[in-house]
Amino acid sequence: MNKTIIISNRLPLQVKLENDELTIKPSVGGLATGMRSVHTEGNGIWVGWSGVTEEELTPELSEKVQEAITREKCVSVPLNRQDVEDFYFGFSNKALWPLFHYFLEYAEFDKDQWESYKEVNQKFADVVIENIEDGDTVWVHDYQLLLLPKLIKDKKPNTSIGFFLHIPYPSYEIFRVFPWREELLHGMLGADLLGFHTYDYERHFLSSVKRLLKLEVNFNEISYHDRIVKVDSFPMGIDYQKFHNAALKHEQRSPNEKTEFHRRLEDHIESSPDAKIILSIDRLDYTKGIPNRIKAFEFFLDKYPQYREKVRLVMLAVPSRSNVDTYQKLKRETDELVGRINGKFATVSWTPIWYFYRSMPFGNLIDLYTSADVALITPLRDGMNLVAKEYIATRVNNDGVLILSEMAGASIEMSEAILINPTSYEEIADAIKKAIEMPLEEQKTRNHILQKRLARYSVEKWAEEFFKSLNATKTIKEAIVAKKLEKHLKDKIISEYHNADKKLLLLDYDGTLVGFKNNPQDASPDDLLITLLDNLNQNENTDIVIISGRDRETLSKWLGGNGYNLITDHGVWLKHAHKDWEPLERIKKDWMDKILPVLETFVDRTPGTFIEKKNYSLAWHYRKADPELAQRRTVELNTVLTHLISNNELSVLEGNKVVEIKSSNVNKGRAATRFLTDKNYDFIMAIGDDWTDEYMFEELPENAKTVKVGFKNTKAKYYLKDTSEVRTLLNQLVS
Ligand SMILES: O=P(O)(O)OC[C@H]1O[C@H](O[C@H]2O[C@H](CO)[C@@H](O)[C@H](O)[C@H]2O)[C@H](O)[C@@H](O)[C@@H]1O
Ligand SMILES: O=c1ccn([C@@H]2O[C@H](COP(=O)(O)OP(=O)(O)O)[C@@H](O)[C@H]2O)c(=O)[nH]1
Repeated sequence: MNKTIIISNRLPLQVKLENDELTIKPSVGGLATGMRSVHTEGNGIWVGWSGVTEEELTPELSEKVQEAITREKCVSVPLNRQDVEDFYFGFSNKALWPLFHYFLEYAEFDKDQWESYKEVNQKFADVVIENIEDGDTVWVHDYQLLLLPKLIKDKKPNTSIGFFLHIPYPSYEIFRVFPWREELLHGMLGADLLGFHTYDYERHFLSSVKRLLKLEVNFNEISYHDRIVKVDSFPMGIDYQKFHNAALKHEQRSPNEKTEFHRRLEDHIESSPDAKIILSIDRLDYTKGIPNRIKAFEFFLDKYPQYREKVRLVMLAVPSRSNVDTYQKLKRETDELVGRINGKFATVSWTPIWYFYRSMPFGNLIDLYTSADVALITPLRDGMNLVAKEYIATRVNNDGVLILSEMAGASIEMSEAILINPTSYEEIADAIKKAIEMPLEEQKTRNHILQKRLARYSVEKWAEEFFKSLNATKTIKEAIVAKKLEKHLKDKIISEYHNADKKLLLLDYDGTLVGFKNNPQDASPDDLLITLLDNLNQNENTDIVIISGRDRETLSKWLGGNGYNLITDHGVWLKHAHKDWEPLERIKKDWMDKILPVLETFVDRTPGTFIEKKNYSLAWHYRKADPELAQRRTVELNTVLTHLISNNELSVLEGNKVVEIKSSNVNKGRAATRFLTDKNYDFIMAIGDDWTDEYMFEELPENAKTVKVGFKNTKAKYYLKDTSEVRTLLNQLVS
């Protein structure tokens, strides 16, 4: 049976060794808690690091760890102390984590740690490859493993690979700072589907891909070598029923079923029974905005003194990455702040901040969630933030107020919460007041909507949607594979060609016979191409037609003396071999005076673009421009042109990084069909790469072999990857 392999840095269970004692606990953090439910329900294995280094494990301990891991359907990737130091505490948490969370000032880019990051990604790849069987699906998680999709794809090209990023993907302006940025993007593009929590992260990623790798992106699909990589947003949910049911049980339990922690919590509450509880829970991480939150709470108590002794901030900070100095500093800062503020405001019967620095088992988390009147969640940046969702899920009576930072991915789906900017003490203080004073009816209305959404889009649903989308990429892949000119299809075409009596080869020029250059005039034919076309032209009963959007002058200069047939200007001019040019169409050019000034304003406003004036058309090229600006300008230009062109005389063609305006009655399909009438061809092959060639593919007779260069949507019957594959095929036709 096919299985799913989940891969993340951490396994859902964390092994710790303290004083030679082995403890095995569930891992903390959104990724592990969220994916745990997906893993237990499904059929498959989870590959990750156990939490202990190779050096720590004696053979005896190793056996115990192995047992526990296997019981949980997990496979561990052995990491040594140096790996953990350089790959995990080092590169992952000192370079990628701060950079992706916009903390540029904390990001350190150390070459040795980068090397370790690559090596450890390879170690993960080795374990995964050992465990993969044909038909398995792989789901890679998070920033620690950005290179892994490519490492797996290179070895197992037929495996379906999904990747999900749990943290924000930063804006291009931040990402471009990263020294090994291209390598990282290529690593991710090994996946067939890339998932992000929000649309913003998705569009930031696409922006990096377009600008740094100059790849073609069509909505959310990236053309990458011979594959299409799909990108989409999937906001991660929680195991709603688990939290909701636990809270219900919590309500119904008898006093002697209460946990020790809950009894202490109740004692505390009783010490000032009217005080509202404001709760915050997070890993102690600088992205979570903990000092800001404490200072904003101080600001609140100063601004609204009537609430002193009427509120209490219960703050759970879970130890995290404590080997990293920024985290150690944060710990000191938090301790000091809590101490100072408690010192400033505390009375005999009231301590404003009740602070825990530890992790809590599930039952105690439920105690906290259900006791809190308000949840105050104020990260400066957060991929999603599951705590916000868990708090709402536990509100079984629909009361309680969530105050949530707009910098958390969760805020996109939780607009019924009170959303705040976490850097504004004023906003946070006012939000606390609003929350405390919010009428019960309003609390219920807001929570009801939130709960309905969370219950529907649970973590199971999230995983299901992701897999559905990953499976759909198989269909795209299969469509490409079916049309790819593999050897057996090629051999068939070659043999049909040799057996035919009258053969016609219609060959587009740019992007088909030669690659693109920034300046179109630099794309002249090289000697190898001329030799190839000359040899082909000597084949008996073969007519070669170079059919191009290029103007007559350029193609005359480059190929005019070589005895091939030429069709230029998308079909305005025809030159039969060794004969003079003849017009295929009679067309007007007076429209150009009206359109040219418009295009010039687009050139002025879009750096890197220019106009190519052809005899019968005007082309606006944007190959060198910022791809996103160019995309926007293209839409704008199309709108402007639609208003200017009042009848059907002109058409606007979008080619490869070019918009071309030309007479409507001219296109390569019409020109090719005209050429066909010369002889009774029994073998026709047309090869082209862009949109303008689609006319040709569409209008040629059914038995024509139509070939698209590049794996884009097409009417053609076959695909070739690039110009070099085109040349190889043509070489094989030479007798
Ligand atoms: O493994 P650690 O270094 O101890 O860190 C814990 C996890 O923190 C991060 O969680 C993220 O995933 C959550 C779920 O998608 C999301 O809600 C949160 O905003 C993220 O920060 C990290 O991404 C994981 O890899 C860590 O395991
Ligand atoms: O003592 C604790 C505190 C928190 N959590 C869990 O840790 C996760 C935190 O995820 P979140 O997305 O809020 O942030 P992350 O830590 O992943 O950045 C939530 O599922 C919490 O229930 C936990 O298991 N034990």
